Amino acid sequence: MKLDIVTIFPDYFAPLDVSLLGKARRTGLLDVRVHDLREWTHDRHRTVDDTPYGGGPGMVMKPEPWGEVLDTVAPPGSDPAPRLVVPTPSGRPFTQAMAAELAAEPWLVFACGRYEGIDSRVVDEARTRMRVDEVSLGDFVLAGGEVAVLVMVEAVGRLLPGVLGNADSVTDDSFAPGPMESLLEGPVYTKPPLWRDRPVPEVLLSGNHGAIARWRRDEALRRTARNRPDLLVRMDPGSLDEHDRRV
Ligand SMILES: NC(=S)c1ccno1
Repeated sequence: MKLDIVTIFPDYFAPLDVSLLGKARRTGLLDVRVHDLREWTHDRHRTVDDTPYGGGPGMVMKPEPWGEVLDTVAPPGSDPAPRLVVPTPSGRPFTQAMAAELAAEPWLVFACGRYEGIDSRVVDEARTRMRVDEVSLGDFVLAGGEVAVLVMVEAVGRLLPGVLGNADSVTDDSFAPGPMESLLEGPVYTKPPLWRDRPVPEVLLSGNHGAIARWRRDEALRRTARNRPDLLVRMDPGSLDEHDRRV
């Protein structure tokens, strides 16, 4: 997968050289290129923002540098065209399902807005030649899109075949497509079997895989009911068996 990231703070993406994503880059699973938007400015001050039309606080990112960097990074007529992802509080919710969808794309371009955002004509113009997703990580506001892009790149990158040591790790994730789609993962344990007088649940030491799977689903249902009852409301009733309903 090819990833292009456009930002005025390229150093934010140093973390993409470490851990799983760093290895994915080194092994060629992930081709990440970070572009400094200011390289597409033409004035002495390398200006990327200006005051908002209609008044109001803060500054808006100018369309010209964005138009030029997107023309360079994703030239008109590119086939396939990339998918442009723009993190913004006013976007569609970013979910595990969207991460899986993006992980199937050959080429993603991430646009990191700053200040009050990017002149809206940039997205409008980009839509004429590529799919554009304005995406929100949650109902909060960051100083810019860089941290959100780091989160999305990790969520997408870990789903790429070969990135995680054990491909099965993703199937049991909270929100993973399938039985976990509307469930939170339950508690996990490792050695020692007793720690500060706290034992590991007996069933996990039993070797009874059926009972272990049942216990894990029960705990997932309990945690979901406690922390995210809204997910249970959305669940397909047909996906709950008689035992589930009694948990
Ligand atoms: N909530 C998101 S994704 C965001 C981007 C910039 N500020 O907040």
